[in-house]
Amino acid sequence: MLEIKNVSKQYRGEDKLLCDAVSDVSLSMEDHRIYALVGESGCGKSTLSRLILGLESPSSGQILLDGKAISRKGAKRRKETAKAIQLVLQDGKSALDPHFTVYQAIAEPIRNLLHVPKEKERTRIFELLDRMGLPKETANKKTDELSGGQQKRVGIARALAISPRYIVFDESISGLDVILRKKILELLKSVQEEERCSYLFITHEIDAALYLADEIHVMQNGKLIESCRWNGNLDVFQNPYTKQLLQASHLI
Ligand SMILES: Nc1ncnc2c1ncn2[C@@H]1O[C@H](COP(=O)(O)OP(=O)(O)OP(=O)(O)O)[C@@H](O)[C@H]1O
Repeated sequence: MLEIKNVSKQYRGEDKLLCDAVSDVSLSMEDHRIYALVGESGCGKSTLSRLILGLESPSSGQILLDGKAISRKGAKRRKETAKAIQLVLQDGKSALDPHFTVYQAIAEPIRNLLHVPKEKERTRIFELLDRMGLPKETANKKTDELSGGQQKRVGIARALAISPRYIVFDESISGLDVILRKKILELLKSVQEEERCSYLFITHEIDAALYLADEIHVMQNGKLIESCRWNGNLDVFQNPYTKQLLQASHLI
């Protein structure tokens, strides 16, 4: 279980005053479920994802993995956190080292975190390429030779490589054309069922959250303003801001 307990994060702005990027957020994530965090730009979504990954520390509150505080202090704790929680960023290109081949890019987390025999590593990499709909030959290409959509698939394969329990997707489908976006969403849904991991899917696109998520959490100005189990019925959403997001997406 990944638990965010009354987490706040403050930053000092240019005017030297403290402002809340994340304010008293609580969210419990069980295994094998998809959680969506929806909100407009600047509402604190990326800050929360950095806190979950242990890249920054909360100003107050706690983030617990199986009851133990997430931390990047010390190599052992960093490894534990990385083994359990992986990240897929919005920009597939900048997330991948252009000097790496696709094979090396997917192998890197396996080598750093799992230390499995070479043959097992190879099997996993080709299994993931196949699962991502990428031909075998892609393995030898440099990551900067790929299209944006292919880079996105490699980024997902890389996150899945070590079979983490949680994957945080930070605006991972933004900027894709509508057909590719739909394909990636379908892929994410089927992969989650097969791999039995949990997702925290961070997005400003509420329709993507409705397609993918078991639970939807809406964030505004650093606060969670609505949380619900998604049952396919839009009436579950009560908050006027959520309704505004739905209206803007032409969903109601
Ligand atoms: N390192 C930082 N120093 C100062 N302020 C920050 C820092 N990181 C984020 N903020 C501020 O915190 C607030 C939330 O930012 P955050 O990037 O988490 O929002 P977001 O919802 O992810 O937005 P976007 O979708 O545009 O990335 C913003 O007002 C931002 O300016």
